[in-house]
Amino acid sequence: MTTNSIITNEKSPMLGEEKPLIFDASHMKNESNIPTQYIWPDDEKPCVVAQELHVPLIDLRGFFSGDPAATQQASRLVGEACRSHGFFLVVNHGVDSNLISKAHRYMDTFFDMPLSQKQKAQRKIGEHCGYASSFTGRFSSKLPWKETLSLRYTAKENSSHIVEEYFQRTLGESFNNLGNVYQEYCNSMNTLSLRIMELLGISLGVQKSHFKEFFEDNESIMRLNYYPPCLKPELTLGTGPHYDPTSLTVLHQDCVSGLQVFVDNEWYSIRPNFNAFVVNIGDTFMALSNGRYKSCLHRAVVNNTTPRKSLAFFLCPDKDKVVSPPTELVDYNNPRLYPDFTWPALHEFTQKHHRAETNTLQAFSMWLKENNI
Ligand SMILES: C=C1C[C@]23C[C@H]1CC[C@H]2[C@]1(C)CCC[C@@](C)(C(=O)O)[C@H]1[C@@H]3C(=O)O
Ligand SMILES: O=C(O)CCC(=O)C(=O)O
Ligand SMILES: [Fe+2]
Repeated sequence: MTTNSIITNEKSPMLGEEKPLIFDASHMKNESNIPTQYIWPDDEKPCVVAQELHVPLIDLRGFFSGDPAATQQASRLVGEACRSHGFFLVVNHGVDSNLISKAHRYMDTFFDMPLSQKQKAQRKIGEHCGYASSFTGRFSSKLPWKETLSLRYTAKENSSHIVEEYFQRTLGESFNNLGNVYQEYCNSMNTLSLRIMELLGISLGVQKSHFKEFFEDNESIMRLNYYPPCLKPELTLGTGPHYDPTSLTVLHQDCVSGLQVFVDNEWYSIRPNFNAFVVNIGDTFMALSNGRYKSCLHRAVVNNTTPRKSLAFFLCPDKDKVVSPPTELVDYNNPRLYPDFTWPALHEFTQKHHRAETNTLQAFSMWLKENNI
């Protein structure tokens, strides 16, 4: 278990630092002297340019219109991808391209603001949402070269304005337009994720509605990732190697490459495609599929010229839902691989006891056993 670089004492200053480390992108992008906390160990340093991973491009149009042959084809491709590395692309996904463009434009509006203004939405230690510049208060080494704004989303009817309210509450009424766009974007991500859950159900040979119903009242996380340029991109990482602990990630990357996936012992890049979403299986769905579908190690690299943006929607089950595979996926030849758990327990584990680069699901299962949970 990798705990050494997590700052666990909430009041502790940056370890080994005299003055607090601040990641202000407007300065850091011109800095050729990279602070040591951002320099990753040699065996984790990136190859900034990597070979391309050819992931299936799934056209959702036929599935959406109920065409049985197109549905079969889509579910076969999804199944193949999820059994090997868990990454695939979707096109004709039904999300308005103007909405996607606006979501990217408003990221520039937010991240181009002075640090002091972004800090009005500062993510507090122990909280999951808000603005974080490089996690300087959370980790002491291997810091990521990025800023993030994380938002809570829930599909529950009584919280249908949760994102809009967050923007209004933390940044004021002049940010209502951002709130509206990200609320609408999350609603679209929710709809798309639930349709993909149907496809995953079909591809696994369980009832089409099984996973869709499981995630109907999801409590998910929307994350805006902003990676400023770095004059020494070969020394650092935008997002370190990790498995998404969540269930399904629906990611939109702008036209700047950076996403890399670890397959067959090598890092491959996923070429940006503005018309597509990159979808990947997270640890929680790996457990729900009883290990049939893979959650795969991935990371994001940075470059020395162009800022990069990505929008990640992390689908998560409602807090009380027990993560347990459907009976169709468990039998004599396929015994249970992971114990029952709830998403908040796994989430807490990733925040308090574990840094994401090692196999989270295995470490979490062992931790549950060791602690008799
Ligand atoms: C539940 C979450 C925790 C992280 C954001 C979402 C899903 C993925 C997690 C993360 C991206 C994995 C890599 C490390 C991390 C710290 C990051 O770089 O952002 C993770 C997120 C987090 O803990 O905030
Ligand atoms: O920015 C990217 O392309 C990937 C980010 C990511 O993997 C994450 O936020 O979990
Ligand atoms: Fe990720």
